[in-house]
Amino acid sequence: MNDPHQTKLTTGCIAAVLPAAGSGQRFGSDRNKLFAMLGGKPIWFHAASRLAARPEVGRIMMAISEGDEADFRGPFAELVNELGIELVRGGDQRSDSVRAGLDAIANDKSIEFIAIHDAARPLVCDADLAAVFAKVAETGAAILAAPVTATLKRQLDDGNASLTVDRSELYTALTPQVFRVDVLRCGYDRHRGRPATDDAQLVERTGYRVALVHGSADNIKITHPEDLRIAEAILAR
Ligand SMILES: Nc1ccn([C@@H]2O[C@H](COP(=O)(O)OP(=O)(O)OP(=O)(O)O)[C@@H](O)[C@H]2O)c(=O)n1
Ligand SMILES: C[C@](O)(CO)[C@H](O)COP(=O)(O)O
Repeated sequence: MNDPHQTKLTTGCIAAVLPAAGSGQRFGSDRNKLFAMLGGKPIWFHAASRLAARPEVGRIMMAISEGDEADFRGPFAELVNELGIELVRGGDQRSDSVRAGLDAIANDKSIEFIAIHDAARPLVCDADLAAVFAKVAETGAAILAAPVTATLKRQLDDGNASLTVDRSELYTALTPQVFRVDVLRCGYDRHRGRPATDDAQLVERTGYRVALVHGSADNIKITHPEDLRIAEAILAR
């Protein structure tokens, strides 16, 4: 059961955790895709600066890999400091990276909520941040999600047959995914390494209800090289 009472969001009550410790294999670059430039700034900087602009966000933790530490503490140090980003060591799985951010705020009583946002999603808009923050204050768990627009097929008989799937209740999960600290912690305490592709799944497994907030489909994740060209076009619009 979810907590029915509404919490008022105070200035600085949200810690943003940005997982940035991935390998970017699908992007195919020889270094972390998050260092690729978009509108003259690295991808990760766009993602972090959009969260930093919200008054509810009091701390920003970015989980980075050991191999990228020299870049974040060297050439990018000025940008990291400009946003007051705290760097933590990420892990092999995305969930390990998020957990590192969660552990870093463990003793901070001023933080009531955690907003997890892929450093690879540079285009989240302020209206969507406001909407998902307002919802989590009501429910304790809320994520941005975009309605599926494609016609979906389920493959049967090794592709020799198929069925159309009703898309009317289907959404693509986006980030930020925002949770009351105790709600997310419970999800992570029960995680025990079972595969999960987002944080909401860990919370769903505890029985807590995760609300979906309609977000803009422009909030793409830079996954493949062509995504960067699409992001450039969206940014220029
Ligand atoms: N062990 C990991 C894996 C991913 N991430 C981060 O989680 C976000 C979403 O991950 P995604 O981009 O899908 O993963 P990558 O590992 O970067 O890419 P790929 O799966 O193509 O290797 C990214 O900001 C990525 O840096 C992370 O912090 N730690
Ligand atoms: C967390 C996420 O961004 C939600 O859409 C996504 O699941 C991350 O990685 P994926 O490997 O592209 O699913």
